Amino acid sequence: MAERFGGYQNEIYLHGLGGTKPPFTTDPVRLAESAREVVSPEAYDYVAGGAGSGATMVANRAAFDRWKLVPRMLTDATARDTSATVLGATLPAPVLLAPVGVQSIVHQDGELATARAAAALGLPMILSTASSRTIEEVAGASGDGPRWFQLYWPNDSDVCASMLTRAKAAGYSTLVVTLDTWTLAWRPRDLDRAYLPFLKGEGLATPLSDPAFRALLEKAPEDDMPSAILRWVSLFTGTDHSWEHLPFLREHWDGPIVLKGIQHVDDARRAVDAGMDGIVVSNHGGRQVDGAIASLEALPPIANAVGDRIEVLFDSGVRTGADILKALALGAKAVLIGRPWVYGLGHAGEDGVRHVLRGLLADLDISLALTGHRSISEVGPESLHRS
Ligand SMILES: Cc1cc2nc3c(=O)[nH]c(=O)nc-3n(C[C@H](O)[C@H](O)[C@H](O)COP(=O)(O)O)c2cc1C
Ligand SMILES: CC(C)CC(=O)C(=O)O
Repeated sequence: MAERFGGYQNEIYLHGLGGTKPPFTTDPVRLAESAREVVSPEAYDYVAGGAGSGATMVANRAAFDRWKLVPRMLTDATARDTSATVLGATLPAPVLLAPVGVQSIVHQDGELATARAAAALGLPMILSTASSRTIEEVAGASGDGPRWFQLYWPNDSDVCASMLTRAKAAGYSTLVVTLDTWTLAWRPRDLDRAYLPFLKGEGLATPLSDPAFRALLEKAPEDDMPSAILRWVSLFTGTDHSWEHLPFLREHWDGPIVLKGIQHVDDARRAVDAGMDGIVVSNHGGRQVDGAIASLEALPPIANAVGDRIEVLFDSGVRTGADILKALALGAKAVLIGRPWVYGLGHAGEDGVRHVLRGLLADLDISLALTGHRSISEVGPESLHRS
């Protein structure tokens, strides 16, 4: 059950009476700009940037603006339930932390800070393969918190199986397989700076500590880091997987499997046919295909086509409580949040991630109430108007 009227809002308003002063902006629009002042220019551009002209990033936001919420009155929404069941687990809200690699570029504590903040709120953190701390270190930081593992599916079955075994042993419950980044997009902001975080060794903690990966190297990474980095980059970019290869993952993972990066209805159907447990309708926050369909535009036809046969998650462009309600109304079971909490991490580490996420959860709770809903399950197509 949610705190009455957005607990974090109360804490902030009651600052003068012993509450909380927000450590930085609560405004989702100003958040990105404020982060520019606290992280390095190349890290900022890497996080904030998108593919090509940035058209898909813009389209992601414009799609949210085309849908409006239609509030209902006198519904007695004083007591609300923001909880949601996702792949069999009950979450305090239909919100997960999207997989984000190389977090040490914005804060030295990187994924450890994020894991602690997510665990404190009971929200699942999806750990990226390209994390700057190992699978095991992050599991330690997240304690009893829910944790999922995101796979960049390497072109080597031993390395892949080894990483899945490690993730399972470290208590990650759900596997998210990202399909849309089998090679890196044309990203002008990073190209202009000739900046690729891996080449500084960032984001390689998990592969560099992996016995199967190390067995492929002539010299240990400690003795020849450039060769190890190049070997990893060659394994996880330019991969040639197809739908026929999914059974390999099923053989090596006994929990739920979710495919991330689905944008076409037929791919969603194929995921159902392949026996997958979930999909994330996502265009990677506009970071991969410039000119790709806005993620929110892709959602309704996919949700209609697959119905209840697979769990539909959503990301790309979610910034506010209202955005979450819109995605749920259009068929998503839950949303993944990317850049906003990364900016929070850059500002203030664990506290910064918590600040951003608590703000989002309070905004969701208040938006749910003011639109006349008492629970997440009441949000549906009738809550929306397309303008
Ligand atoms: C800096 C950064 C790094 C990312 N790294 C990964 C990653 O390692 N694996 C992955 O599947 N997605 C990655 N993503 C994509 C996110 O998981 C998510 O799809 C996207 O950020 C959602 O859009 P939003 O930022 O507009 O919320 C990354 C996104 C950003 C901004
Ligand atoms: C390729 C990555 C390691 C990170 C990523 O997915 C991204 O930068 O969008």
